[in-house]
Amino acid sequence: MTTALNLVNVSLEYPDGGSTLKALDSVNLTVSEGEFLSLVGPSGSGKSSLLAVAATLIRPTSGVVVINGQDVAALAEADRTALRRDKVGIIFQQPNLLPALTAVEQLLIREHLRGNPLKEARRTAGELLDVVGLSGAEHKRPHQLSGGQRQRVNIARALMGSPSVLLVDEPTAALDHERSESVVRLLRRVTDEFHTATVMVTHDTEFLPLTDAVATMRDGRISRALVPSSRTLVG
Ligand SMILES: Nc1ncnc2c1ncn2[C@@H]1O[C@H](COP(=O)(O)OP(=O)(O)OP(=O)(O)O)[C@@H](O)[C@H]1O
Repeated sequence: MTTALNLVNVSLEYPDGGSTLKALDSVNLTVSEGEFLSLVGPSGSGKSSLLAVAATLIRPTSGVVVINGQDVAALAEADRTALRRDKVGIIFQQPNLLPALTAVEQLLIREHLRGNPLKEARRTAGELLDVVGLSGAEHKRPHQLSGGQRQRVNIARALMGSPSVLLVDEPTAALDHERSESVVRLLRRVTDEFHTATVMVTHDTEFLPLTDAVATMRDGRISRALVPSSRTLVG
């Protein structure tokens, strides 16, 4: 099983008055292609910080982040941006869709802004909307979609460009139980079909059995890992 995301001894400190606050404390984490890991833990334990470091949005104070075999710190800024764009899909709690754009346009906007030809991207976008169960809704704008459908557009958008790593921050926080379950099931299916290394921060413990492994954070440390399958190495 190929490792897609590897954090080695990663620490992150924020300035805190005259001293520092350790948001991540010597975190080790390995997630393989096709593996779905849940990340749980109390508020302030460092879950979002871990996602931000894994997404290459924040540089750790120390330690190594490897995505798809590439040591992120060794990359020049432009290469790091390209790695994030091409290899990392990020799904936040709120879909952050642009109100004026249709579902398919939400998926195409990045290609459009880059001036890339849209023919191929349009085909991919249509296929991805189909995967997430939105065929027929391609031309609807966010206000014409339900909360669950908007989150599905968000997931499809994150899959544009075939990321190796999918980082998902509380995708069900704004959804009712039924829609939450279907979104987590969709993330399970997407992980299986696209072989992404998926890390999902969640408070919904009832959906943990849909994932391969659970890592628990406390005070910046990954303190415990339940490993229902032998596919995950944490800690
Ligand atoms: N930009 C920042 N500057 C300073 N401290 C921060 C910053 N972001 C987070 N922190 C602190 O780092 C610690 C970890 O925060 P983080 O948001 O990663 O935790 P979390 O587990 O995601 O919490 P939640 O479940 O509430 O989102 C907390 O003590 C938080 O106050």
